[in-house]
Amino acid sequence: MASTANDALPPFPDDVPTHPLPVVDYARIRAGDETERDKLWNAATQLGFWYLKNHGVEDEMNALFDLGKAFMGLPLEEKMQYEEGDDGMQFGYKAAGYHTADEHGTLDATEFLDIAKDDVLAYPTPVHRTYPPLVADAFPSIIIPFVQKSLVVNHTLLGVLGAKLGMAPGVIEALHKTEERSGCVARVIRTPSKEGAPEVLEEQALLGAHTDFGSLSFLHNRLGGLQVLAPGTENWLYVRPLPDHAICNVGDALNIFSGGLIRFNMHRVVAPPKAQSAYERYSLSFFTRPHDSVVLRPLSAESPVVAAAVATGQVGLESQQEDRGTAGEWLVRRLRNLRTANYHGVESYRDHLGTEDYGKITQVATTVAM
Ligand SMILES: O=C(O)CCC(=O)C(=O)O
Ligand SMILES: [Fe+2]
Repeated sequence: MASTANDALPPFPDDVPTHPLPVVDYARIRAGDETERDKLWNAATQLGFWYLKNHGVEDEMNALFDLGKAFMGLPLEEKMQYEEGDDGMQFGYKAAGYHTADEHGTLDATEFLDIAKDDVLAYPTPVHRTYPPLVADAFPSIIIPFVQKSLVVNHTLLGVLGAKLGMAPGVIEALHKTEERSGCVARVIRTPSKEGAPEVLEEQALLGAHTDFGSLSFLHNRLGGLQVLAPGTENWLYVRPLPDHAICNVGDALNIFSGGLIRFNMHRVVAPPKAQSAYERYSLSFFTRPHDSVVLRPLSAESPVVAAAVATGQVGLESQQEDRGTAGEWLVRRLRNLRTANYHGVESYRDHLGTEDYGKITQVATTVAM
């Protein structure tokens, strides 16, 4: 299988506005370097996005890009046999147009291959579902190592953030137990080239504005297209892909656990800029989520830092007002509401959202429309 090397793609242009991200060195984090741990804390509590270099998952990532491409190239009828369905299950194949991308019910233009961590770790016994032979055959050589290594990276980062929150060792990890059933998932994403989707407008989101459901996302981009909403503005800015630098971001669950101190940031995927738009875009991510039975609540009892933040109300945290139930329930509710088949107007789209401020997205949509 030919590899789509980075240098076969046009470079990310220099003349589009980008949002800089801090670069965190995973090797230094592993070595316990205090300056690097501070850098991670600052990134996680400010923008909630950072690059991660020296993560050690480069080979598995490259192999999964190739596998993802081979999977997406299967006939649609074959992929549709694995479609995730409308009940909130999120493992298998998600066809383009099966999620809504905004509150008006605009269809998304992304395909996902979602491989459950539980199926990977229990291989060869399925926990949630089975996968097409092409994918199942690659579990031992590509997918198991990718998932295992990604889990370690995210757990290592979570451990540092837990320590910075003043939690005892292991407390935050115990909310993300790998041996428990969870929504942790490895995802391959494909969006069409400009030619492949002439109906898609320049500014249209291929993957709608959102924050991630879980705790930490470990993302690999080759082409541009990922954009973050610059905080306090209405400007969507590209994140420049850097070779062998993962992009990490905070999800809603960690935001809730930390009493709002650890930040997520709204993001979306649009067509890659300029000459890159002639290419289909593939990206990969591994999402670490709390295991299904964990109740989503600020961890005031476990962390004096969270307790102080909650007591003084220094961070506006809507999550305190609402009983969000368990991580498993929350995920199913949000995913169900994202499915096009379940769309029943503005409220249904809003119901899929987590803790993010939807007002910001609608303001931006208005700006674009004018
Ligand atoms: O493809 C990307 O760069 C981002 C994907 C993403 O945000 C997601 O799947 O949650
Ligand atoms: Fe995301």
